[in-house]
Amino acid sequence: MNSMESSPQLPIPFLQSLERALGNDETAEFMQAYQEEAPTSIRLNPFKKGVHLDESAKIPWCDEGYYLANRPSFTLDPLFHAGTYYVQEASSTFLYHVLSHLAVPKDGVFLDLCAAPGGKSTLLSSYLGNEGLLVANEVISARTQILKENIIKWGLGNTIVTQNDAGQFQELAGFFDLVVIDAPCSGEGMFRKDPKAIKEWSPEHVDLCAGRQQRILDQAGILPKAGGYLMYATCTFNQKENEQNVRFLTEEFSYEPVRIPLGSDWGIVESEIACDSGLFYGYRFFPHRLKGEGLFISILRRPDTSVTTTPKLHKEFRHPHLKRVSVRDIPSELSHQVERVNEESLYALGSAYFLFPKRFQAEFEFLAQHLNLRYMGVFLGEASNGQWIPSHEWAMSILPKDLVVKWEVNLDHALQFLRKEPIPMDGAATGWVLITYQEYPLGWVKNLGNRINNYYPKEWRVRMS
Ligand SMILES: C[S@@+](CC[C@H](N)C(=O)[O-])C[C@H]1O[C@@H](n2cnc3c(N)ncnc32)[C@H](O)[C@@H]1O
Repeated sequence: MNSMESSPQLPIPFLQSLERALGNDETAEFMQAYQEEAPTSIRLNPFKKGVHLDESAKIPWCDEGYYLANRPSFTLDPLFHAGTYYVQEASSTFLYHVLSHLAVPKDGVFLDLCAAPGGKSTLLSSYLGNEGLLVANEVISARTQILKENIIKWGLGNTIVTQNDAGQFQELAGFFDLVVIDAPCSGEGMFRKDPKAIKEWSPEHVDLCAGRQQRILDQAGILPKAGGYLMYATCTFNQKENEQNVRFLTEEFSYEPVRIPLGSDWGIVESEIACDSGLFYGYRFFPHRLKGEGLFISILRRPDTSVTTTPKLHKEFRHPHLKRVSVRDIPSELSHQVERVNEESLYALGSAYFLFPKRFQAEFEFLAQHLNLRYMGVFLGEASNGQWIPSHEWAMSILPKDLVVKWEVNLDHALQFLRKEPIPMDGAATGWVLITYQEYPLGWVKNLGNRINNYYPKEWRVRMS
């Protein structure tokens, strides 16, 4: 069968290149899968274990990932808003298997260079848990905002969100234990889920993407430290944006190949990439071979002889906006409500206070000198007109909240709260109350006795009825 006849909506030059790579029969299988609905999958937050799913629905390469039988309305699920899971396409969760196999130290500093909306970043944040630090970077302002929201919802407090171009990381050469570059690409692997990608696709667009990716790799190739890793990923199939860029990277920088063992029934295709410095490996995900969308990933390691940058803690931290503060300088409501303020580093941005893991104070202050920070650690709240206003970020964080008043709600009231409507709270204490659903915090209300003020962030409000 000629697969090009069966699906006129896919660009002919794309299908021709697919046929060259896969042959006629397999391209027909690809076309068949393309007609089917994309599977829905989620990845659970291991620090907010709110959802329980059937083990048989597990994604083979990710212990935290599950396929769902159908696509529910996530918007109407309070546990989604509580950050107990992330809706992530199954192939992308392969990063979980790579990290587990390489046993990358969990107390390291990772960079997700092209991070929005945050699928890989939340996975990396889970992996690092209470031990490591993640820099989640995105260059586009509006997308950085979405990334920030997802990091806040995930709630681990181990992440700095930055908004920089790859070229602005030059001072951080040799700083990271792991650099993930999930590059902007021509999106051939997303054709089934995102028809816009089909419209934008052309051979010229592939060339443009390959050039942009090369520029990013050229700037980011020096960022992993000696013995650290670089993971290059795209959601496209062609060689120009994948194998050719891996080859480019190995020509510009010194790297060693990394081979990842695969389950024999996973359906992932390994490709060998012959480079001057040796044989490297790439992994391709095709929707007709497995339950997931298109993806390419290659993992490379910096030799032990490369240079590593280790920042020292300076007594004085100079930053145009941020100030390091001590517990003595913060509002008493904050120190009475927030556990662990004594143990971690505290920073003030005007009258807003942030908690940050103390063990990464030197790294953070070094990063803050060089990057455009958009979020860090956990924003705790703000002192305004002599009043303490706890933040939504703190509510979403996994920091203990034993000292605050809570009010558990049912599904209807949870949705009312998420729509920023008042909820019935007869008998609740007055003052700040944390609304919980199945014991997971959703946000704050201020109970004034005769009235409830709902502090759910306006821009996060659920609009669906
Ligand atoms: C494929 S998406 C990343 C998806 C994300 N890693 C995830 O798993 O949710 C690529 C991202 O790279 C961003 N980007 C584009 N050019 C960039 C650049 N020069 N430096 C950093 N990021 C860039 C895009 O805005 C886009 O958000």
